[in-house]
Amino acid sequence: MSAADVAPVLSNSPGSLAWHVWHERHPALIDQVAAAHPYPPGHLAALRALLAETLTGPVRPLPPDAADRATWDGWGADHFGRSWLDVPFLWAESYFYRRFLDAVGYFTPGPWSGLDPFAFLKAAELDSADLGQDLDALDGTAGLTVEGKTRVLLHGALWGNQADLGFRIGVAATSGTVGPSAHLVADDTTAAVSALTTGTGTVCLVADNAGRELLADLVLVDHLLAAGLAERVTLHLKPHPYYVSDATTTDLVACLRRLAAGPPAAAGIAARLRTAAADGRLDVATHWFYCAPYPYHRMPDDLADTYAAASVVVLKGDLNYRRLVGDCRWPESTPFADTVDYFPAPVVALRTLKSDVVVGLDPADVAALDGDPDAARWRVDGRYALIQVRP
Ligand SMILES: O=P(O)(O)OC[C@@]1(O)O[C@H](CO)[C@@H](O)[C@@H]1O
Repeated sequence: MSAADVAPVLSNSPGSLAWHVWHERHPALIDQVAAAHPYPPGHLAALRALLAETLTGPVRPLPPDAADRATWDGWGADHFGRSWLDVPFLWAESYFYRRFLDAVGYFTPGPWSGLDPFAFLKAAELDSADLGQDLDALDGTAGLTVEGKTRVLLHGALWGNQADLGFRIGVAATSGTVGPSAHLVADDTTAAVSALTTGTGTVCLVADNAGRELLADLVLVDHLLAAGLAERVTLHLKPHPYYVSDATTTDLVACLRRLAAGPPAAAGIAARLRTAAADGRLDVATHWFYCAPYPYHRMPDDLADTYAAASVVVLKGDLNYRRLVGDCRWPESTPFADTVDYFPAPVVALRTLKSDVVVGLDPADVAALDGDPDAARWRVDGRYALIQVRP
């Protein structure tokens, strides 16, 4: 069975995560972004119109003067004119963020050009008071073996994915918090550590969120380079703001500044990463496909070639997972390897569970989770996570 044989996730089922995203998360997001910027009436009206369109109107194309209008006309040919809730969730949410940037003039020459509408949320996270304590904990990894430290930092990068800002928007306080009780529903840690410690070639890390998650990713990247576990690391970032907190190059710079501000162990990481960037061992990359509305099955040849040249590709986060296995209604017991047989390199998926798509689980574990009243929202509340590897 391939992803094409399985029904895609749509947004038209009340009570589903996708329904919640359109009816709770996006309205709250638009309120927050509007309140945080001195936008002119046109921007505010465009944001409100976008929200109304997503809830009650048909999907409309980009404005005629958008530079990527022709591209999206092709990508949206099957979806324009239909309800946003009836087209594949993966496509619709990706297009929503493209339209969001259009509404706030991100791509329009003028005073708002290039201003990340989500920057204030990302900055608040990097400024949060308890971040210093998290960075202090880096001292505790100093005495570990290389393999032990790889495990700890791999798990740090995994749980860093809880920090997704979009995920927190529109979630009622009663829905439970993300906490240390979280655990792994699939745990290929040993295979992941083995894949990451070959000592040869390029590790390709496809980042997800800025802020805490990217900090944790950078700590892992530094370890791989400093311990000689990878010759080179390529950090893949989004070409422009996306899904609220997805990391761009601007966010990388902010994270390196935060690390450099200390404590000393963090500052040392920032210094080593700058050196690694300067001598070419740490490379930063991006690709238009990272903001395209498709699963990795449709990745272009040049991106596939980039992955194929890597010793391993680490894909971070929930959205990358949906794109990797296909955003469709897989039976949970579908073998992970079957869903990624097309992927051109060894792949490690690190993801906290924030959407309904999941594969590679033992049916007995699924039944236990489904029957556990404390785990009522295990598929979507970010308290559970997985590490899955296809060597
Ligand atoms: O990829 P990330 O940052 O881990 O999560 C992205 C996310 O917050 O957005 C989607 C719904 O809006 C879900 O896939 C997931 O909950």
